[in-house]
Order: sequence, then structure tokens, then C-alpha cells
Amino acid sequence: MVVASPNSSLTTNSKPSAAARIPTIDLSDRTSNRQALLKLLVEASEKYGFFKLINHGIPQDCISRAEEEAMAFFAKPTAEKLPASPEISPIDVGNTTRFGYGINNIGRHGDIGEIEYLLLPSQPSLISQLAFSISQNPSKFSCALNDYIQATKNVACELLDLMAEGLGISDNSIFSRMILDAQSDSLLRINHYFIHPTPSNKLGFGEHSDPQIFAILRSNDIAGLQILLDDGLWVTVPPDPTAYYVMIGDLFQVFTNGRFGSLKHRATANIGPRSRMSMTFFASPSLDTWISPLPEMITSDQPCVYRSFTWREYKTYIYSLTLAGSRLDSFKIRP
Ligand SMILES: O=C(O)CCC(=O)C(=O)O
Ligand SMILES: [Fe+2]
Repeated sequence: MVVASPNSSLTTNSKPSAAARIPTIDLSDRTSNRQALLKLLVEASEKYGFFKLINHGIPQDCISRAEEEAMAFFAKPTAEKLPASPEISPIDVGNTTRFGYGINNIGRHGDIGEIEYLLLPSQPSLISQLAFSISQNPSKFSCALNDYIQATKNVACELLDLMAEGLGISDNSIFSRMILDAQSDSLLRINHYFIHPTPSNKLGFGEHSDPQIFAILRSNDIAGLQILLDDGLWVTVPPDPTAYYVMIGDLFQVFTNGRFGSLKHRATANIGPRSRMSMTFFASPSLDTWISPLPEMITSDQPCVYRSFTWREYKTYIYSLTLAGSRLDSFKIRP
């Protein structure tokens, strides 16, 4: 399980060799080498809360179309992007997320990053609604982004089924059903790190763990993502546009009763030579889903650590904190 950072400044003790410790999961092993794959998946999630995913099967064309649409949006002057911000184009879905364009402000409590972003819902009808304020060709944008979300969601569901199987959970599709639910609160976040050429202590995206079940991230070939290992070492993740990176989130920590630990990570400010863009699918249940440790994860050695709560309750709570705030502690049965 990953521990909190000893300091959250940018002083990094990251060594290039540490990147060699990042586990790699080859999804093409799912048939030929299934048992070894399940073991590796569980070990990586337990030990690092993080792994690289190769041979994921998402077609390059599907990735490129989404990436090009997003890059075209970010290339516009700021004044032309602001109409896509939630203040100007709110999409009211009774949801807690403010979808659309954001710049610099991360969350609602003063966290600032050298970043601009698009937060997109995973429901096609909502993307179509938002697309009118994002693109001159809304149907092209919606089509590219919906295809990308669908493809990433399929991979996320397959991974979740494999992880449940590897953990010995009798209902293998317990997690993927949450993502496939029409009310799932899953979302796509596209972060654009503009070039910030002067070296400084500023961050692109501050230290945090993702609150959802897990996040599945892909970026272009510019470095920026750093993960915190349990020995307090910040490791720079070498960018690989052909691969995905999976980060365990807080809800997975609860479902597994602490066996998987959510990953602390951050992104550095982008010193170039080109802008960096990451696209991350966050796998989430619906807002009213009850979250609690699964019975298979509770043993005499590891009694139930967390009380039950809904995703809505957790999300509302973390929105009241800063990015790096300690989140799950308040949900422990014995804090
Ligand atoms: O863009 C990245 O590399 C990381 C972003 C991130 O952690 C997030 O969007 O939650
Ligand atoms: Fe994150």
C-alpha cells in the first residue's frame, strides 16, 4: 500500500532506474497465459497500485481521432474555449461533476495547476450536448470521443473482470457491471499541459489519489506523470503513447478492504518541447451505489476496515477537501 508523501514540493528523488520497477501487464496473455496474468495483475495492484498495460487492443485510429479533436480544441485562443466552461454551458444531469472546459483551477479549493482540461461525461447523449460548445463540427467531435470512451470502457471492464477473478471474488463481473450501468458516473478527463518553459516549483497537476475505482491513462510522448512508491520515491513514468497506465483509485482500496492501495501521483509542469496531452478514463459506479469492502476481502487477519457509504457521499466529501487531502481515513470503522 502506498504511503503519503514525505513532502509535496517538487524536489524529486526520482531516479531513472526506478522506472524499471513499473510492472507491465500484457493483455494478449489473457488466453494463452491467463493464470500468470491474473497473478501479475493482483501483485501489481497490491504492491504499486499501478501498472503499464500493453497489447490493449484499442485501435490507433480510434485514439488518434479523439486526440486530434481534443488538440484542435486546445489550440484555439482561450476566449474561444471559455464558452465550453461549466459556468457558461452547464449541463444539468443532476450530477455532481462540472463537465466542460477548465483552466488552471483544479477542484474547488484553490488547487492550481499549469494545465487546461476538458471533463467529459461517458454518456453519448451528454457528449453530444457539450460538443456544440467545443467544436465547429459537433457530430465529428461526439463521434470520435464516444468511440474512444466506448473502447476504453471495454478495456476497463475486461481488466476489472480479470482483477476480480484474480482476487478470488465469486462474482467476477461485480465491478464491470458498475461501469456498464447506464447511470455510471465514469468520465473522461483530457488534460493539456501547455509549455511552461521557465523551470520552477510549479506543478502541472498536484499530488493526489484518484477517488474512483481506477483510472486508465494514455498520453502523448511528452513526460510528466510521476507516481509515488511506498519507499517515498517519486518515479517519473516514461511516456509511451502505445500503452496505457492503470492507477488504482480510492474505491478499489475500499472494495478490497485495503489489499489494493490507491496510488498517489502528480504531473510536473511541462517544460516542452511540445505540449503534453493525457486522456484518462475514470471508472466509476453510479452516484447511489453503496461502497463497502467485499465479503471475500474480509478475513480474521484483515477485519473490515471501512464503513459503507455511497459514491455520492464520498464524492461530496472529497469535493470539500483540497487535492492532497487525506480522504479515506474518515471512512475507517476505527479512524
Ligand atoms: O495528466 C496526467 O498525467 C495525470 C492527471 C491526473 O492525475 C488526473 O487527471 O487525475
Ligand atoms: Fe489523477
